[in-house]
Formats: sequence, structure tokens, C-alpha cells
Amino acid sequence: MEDQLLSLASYDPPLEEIYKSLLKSQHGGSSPRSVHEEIIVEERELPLIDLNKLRLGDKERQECKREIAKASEEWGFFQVLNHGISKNLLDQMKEEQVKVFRKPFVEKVNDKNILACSYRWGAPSATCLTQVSWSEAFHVPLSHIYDSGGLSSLSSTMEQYATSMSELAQYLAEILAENIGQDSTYIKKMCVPNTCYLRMNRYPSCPWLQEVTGLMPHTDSDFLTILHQDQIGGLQLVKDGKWVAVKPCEEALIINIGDLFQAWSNNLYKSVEHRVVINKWNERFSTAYFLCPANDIIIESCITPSVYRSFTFKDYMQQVQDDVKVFGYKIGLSRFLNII
Ligand SMILES: O=C(O)CCC(=O)C(=O)O
Ligand SMILES: [Fe+2]
Repeated sequence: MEDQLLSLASYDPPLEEIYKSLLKSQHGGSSPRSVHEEIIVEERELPLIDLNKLRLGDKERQECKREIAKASEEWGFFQVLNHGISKNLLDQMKEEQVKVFRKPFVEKVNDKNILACSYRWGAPSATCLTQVSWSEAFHVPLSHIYDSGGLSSLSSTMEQYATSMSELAQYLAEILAENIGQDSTYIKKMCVPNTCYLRMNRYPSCPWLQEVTGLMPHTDSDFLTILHQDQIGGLQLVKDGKWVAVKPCEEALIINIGDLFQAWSNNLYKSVEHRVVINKWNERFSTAYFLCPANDIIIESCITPSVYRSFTFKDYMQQVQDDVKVFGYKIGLSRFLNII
């Protein structure tokens, strides 16, 4: 195993060192297979919605809007086809993403340009194996991207990508707001492009572990997320109390509801727990766009009696951070339940 552990590339974060030392301290160096149960997870296709119908007649448009609302209520996740984002731009983004992740680890940590302070990797302070996420990411505020002036191919691609994703996110948010009888531009006013985030994820392969978590189970702390993934697979989500694996669909983007939409819709739309398991032989890439409001925006349910008390986005994120520090995981919306 020693030799295999040294097989990760120099651009990889030191995941194997951390994993190895935690393994030794917790299991006296026993086989890693013994620390992860092998669980068979059913593969399901997410609801697949063709956004082309929004451009057709009134009947098709209304039907498509209903499908979006229904999937947000029942799954909290769905896929969209004909979303208006060109394959060329998606491919270009992937290419740029591969290039930045191929940089040496120290360069990624110390980037002084558009990616400054945005690098994360899966285990810098893990104290037990279950806290290790076998992945690395750049979590970039869109304000950085727009301030960088598109000078490099990375920044101009990220800018185009973010702009296209913003439009799609706003459009879907409008449909979901309208469905609950709210002003369709409300979320647009709260979430200007500058307050949103782009996250580039990479999950290295790992042939010597049976089941490693690429990204710990979590819900997203935003209004909604648009995910572009490659064809490797690994995303899983909770449906009817069970983990299900999402079958990748090449032309589709994945949309998921975040905590803020769940709170604002008073639990109508569901922010569903999801995670990523890694592939034994292939690294995996994904890019997530997070539709977020400004820090001081108050999130208050538009339906009464409200399940949650009102809070600012800043309070919410602070609570998430505090909980992660104290408990090692995010507690999320249940922290803000209205106690009647
Ligand atoms: O890579 C994925 O499939 C999911 C990523 C994700 O959940 C996130 O970045 O919040
Ligand atoms: Fe997520």
C-alpha cells in the first residue's frame, strides 16, 4: 500500500498523507477497506426538463414551469436541456479548469491573481477519517472575476461562464418565485451577479480505497445552484430517505435548490442533502454556480406562518462556519427554526 499511496501526482493536495496518518492513528494501520462500508446505491435519472418549451406556446410554457416547480418540491434537484449555454463555453471552461488544477499544489494555495484565497482542499484540519473529502476546489467570488478585467484566458472564460450562468439562474429563480405568487424579480434584486460564486471542483481518482467521500454530505447555502459535471459520475443525493446516484447526462445541467430558497418558500422547495463519491480510476471535474444574495440581505419566508425566523445571509454563513468549527459539520436551516 505504501507504494500505491505515493502514486498521486505532484499537483494533488496531500490527501494521501493525511489519510494515511489518520488511518494509522485510528485503526492501527488496518486496511482502508475496513473503514468504509460498501453500500449499493441505486442509480436514478433526475427529472429532465427541456427548457425549449419555455420558448413555445403558452400551454407548453406553463407546463414547463410546472415541471420545474414540481421537481423543486419533490426532488430539490432536476436537470435542464436546451439551457442556452453553448457546448463551446462549457468545454472551454473545463479546459481552463483542468489547466489550473494541474498547477503544483503550492502554486494553487498561493495564487495571487483571480483565484487568490479561493483554493480549498479536502482535509487540512481533519481529525478523523470521516472528515476527509477527497477533493480540491477553487471557490471564487464573482466580484473577483468581474474585477479582474478578463485579461487572461482563465478570467475571460470565467467571466463569460459566470454571466451565462447568472442569466439562467435568475430565469429559473423568477419561475420558482412566480409559482408561489411572488414578485418574479424579487430574487434578481437580492442576488446581483457580484454577490454570487463560482466553484471549480476536482476529485482525484483513488484506486486503493473502496468508498471515499469526494465531498461530504451537505446542502448548499444559496438560493439555487447550477452544476456542470463531466461523464464520470459520483454525485449522489437523498431521495425518500435513501441515497441515490445521479446518472450523468451529457447535454444537461443540474439544478438544485439551496437553503435560502427552502427558507424563503417556507419549506415548499427542498434543499436536499448531496455528496460526491470518488471514482477508482478516473478523476472527475465539476463546476458549480451559486446564486447568493449580498451579506446584509434579510431572508424571510414569503409565506406565513413562517417555519424559520428571519436572518441575514451573513448570519447564516457565520452560523454555518461556527458549527463546522465546533461539530465538524454544517447544521444548516434547523438552526433558524421559529420556536413558537
Ligand atoms: O461535484 C459535484 O457533483 C457536486 C458539487 C457540490 O455539491 C458543491 O460544490 O457544492
Ligand atoms: Fe453542493
